Amino acid sequence: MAALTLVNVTKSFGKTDVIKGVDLEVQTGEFCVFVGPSGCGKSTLLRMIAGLEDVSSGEVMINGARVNDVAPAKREIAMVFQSYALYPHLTVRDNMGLALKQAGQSKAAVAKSVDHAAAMLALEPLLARRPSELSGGQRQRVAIGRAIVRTPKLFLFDEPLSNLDAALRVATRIEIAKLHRDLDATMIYVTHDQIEAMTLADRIVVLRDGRVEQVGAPMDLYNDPDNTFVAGFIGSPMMNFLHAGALGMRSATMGVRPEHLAISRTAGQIEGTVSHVEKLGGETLVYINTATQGLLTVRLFGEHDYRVDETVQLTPEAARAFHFDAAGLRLR
Ligand SMILES: Nc1ncnc2c1ncn2[C@@H]1O[C@H](COP(=O)(O)OP(=O)(O)OP(=O)(O)O)[C@@H](O)[C@H]1O
Repeated sequence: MAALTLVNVTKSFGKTDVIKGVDLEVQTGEFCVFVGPSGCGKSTLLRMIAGLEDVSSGEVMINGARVNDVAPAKREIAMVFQSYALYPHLTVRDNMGLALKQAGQSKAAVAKSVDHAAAMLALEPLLARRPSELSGGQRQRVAIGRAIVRTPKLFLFDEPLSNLDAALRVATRIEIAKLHRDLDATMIYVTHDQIEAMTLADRIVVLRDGRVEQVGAPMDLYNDPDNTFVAGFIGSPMMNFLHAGALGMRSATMGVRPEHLAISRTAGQIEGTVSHVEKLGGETLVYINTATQGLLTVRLFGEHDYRVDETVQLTPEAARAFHFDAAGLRLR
């Protein structure tokens, strides 16, 4: 059964239409990630699922039941936000157990649930501490722990990692993926970070300006994007978009990922000048200014000695290229 169904959901704030008709089905146990640029409506959509925001029109269904008019607390969901919102005067144990205590569970039952969640998140040594005695990453784990103890039907995450530093983000991301495997729970996760989307999602929903652009498994979106927006949004560094006409092609735009643009000092189809080189350790990114195609990016594996201001030649790998029409729609 679908854990969540959205039927032609819209949202307007006054005269501004923010969500413009979204249809979506999320299956039980699925990890579904909403991605899209800032302001596209990801958080608004999540908040409507949570019940924190009214739906202007359309239907929100959780496990087959319409919840448009059901209060957030009655939707059996748990939400983890970017800011941890822990009670500063309560210990980790009490923060995690509060909702169960308020629901009238016995002390022993609360302790058992908290111990179980703490073990999953390696929080046992921290249970007696207060939030001020924890690192940012530990606080976010407590916030996740607080969500787990309630055994919700649906977990909603709104950019839960964006306040963490890079290393912690990776560690917590792995933790959330593991949690999803262990709990077998349905999770909906909002991020603007496409690496989080690629690594966590069973399915990604790409949103733009209040509409769904494409829904699919991460590698399907990467390998088979429907349009230039999805092709440009999924993949880092971003896909190069070339004026196909200038290369003798019949399509309007040719998309070539940076790893599929060959660079040479001797021969190629597009001449350019190296404007910047980034050596990232395992790979090198070379940025090239061209007269006919603007700024292009080449990704090379290993270390390479291309220098700023040298002239180079580029050749797209034709077999790996994507073609789009003038409206940006994929030509398959
Ligand atoms: N309460 C509100 N009143 C009016 N406009 C709002 C309100 N909340 C959000 N918006 C607008 O709705 C649009 C979508 O906002 P939302 O927060 O859902 O975007 P987002 O995709 O989550 O963006 P970000 O990645 O920056 O958080 C934005 O243009 C925003 O300004």
